[in-house]
Amino acid sequence: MQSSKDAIYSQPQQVSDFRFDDTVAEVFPDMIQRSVPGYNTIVDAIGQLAGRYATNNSNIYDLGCSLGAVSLAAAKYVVADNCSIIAIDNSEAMAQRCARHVKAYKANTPIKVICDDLQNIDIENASIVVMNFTLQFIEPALRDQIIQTIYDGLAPGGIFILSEKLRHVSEQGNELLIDLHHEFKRRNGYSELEISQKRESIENILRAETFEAHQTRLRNAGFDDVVLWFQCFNFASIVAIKN
Ligand SMILES: C[S@@+](CC[C@H](N)C(=O)[O-])C[C@H]1O[C@@H](n2cnc3c(N)ncnc32)[C@H](O)[C@@H]1O
Ligand SMILES: O=C(O)C(=O)C[C@]1(C(=O)O)C=C[C@@H](O)C=C1
Repeated sequence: MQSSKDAIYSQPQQVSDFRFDDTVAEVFPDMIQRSVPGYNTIVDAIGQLAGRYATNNSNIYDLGCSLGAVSLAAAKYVVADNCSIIAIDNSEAMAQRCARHVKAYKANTPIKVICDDLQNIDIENASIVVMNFTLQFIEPALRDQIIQTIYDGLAPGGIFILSEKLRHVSEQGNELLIDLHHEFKRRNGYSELEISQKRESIENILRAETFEAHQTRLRNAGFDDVVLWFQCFNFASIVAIKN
């Protein structure tokens, strides 16, 4: 995906809360690749998991799809017959661009893009549900219900892939992971000002939880297995399996 360079926080400014608006959507591929360690690896591996777990005549949900990277990766790898990929985002700026990307891509598995809050979507007959760095932006009080709805909508043998920025349980460990992440951003060309202003803008918007909190919620919803399959610094991806 072509992308303009992210310079949103390069000048001193009155920092406001982070939003997935037009300005962010325009630079999103550059922003996420320079901000999330392992982003490309995660997206490609989600595509592979989709290839492995998609069953004939089932649905695959990409909740908080942004520009559609996960949906396109799934479409690339799925070989099962008669599957549908449903990509949802409540940001118009993201959903419109996503629809354009999807249209330009010739896939055997169709991708339907919906601009709506993911809580309004019925999850049904699903073999795979993905939230790739989306749950972290949702009000913590709403998270249990969302995960329960996903579990209930998955067919037996289905999987839920959850990628999140994590908070480490201990203060010391947490600070270490944050430091390593900031160093990753510096090496990707972000200045101290960009790093600190972005941090301020996501402070009240991205509420990270510990791996243990995610594991407990997934178990409580009914998932039989919770597998941490990727972690780099404070960014992780989990596969939860429904037997
Ligand atoms: C970090 S981005 C996700 C990146 C994307 N999954 C990828 O792999 O490239 C988070 C996305 O979640 C969307 N989002 C946040 N809350 C949402 C909600 N309640 N319903 C639908 N989408 C939501 C945002 O608009 C944003 O596009
Ligand atoms: O930039 C950061 O520090 C982040 O936490 C990364 C993160 C994310 O995890 O989603 C935050 C907001 C943007 O969507 C891109 C990346």
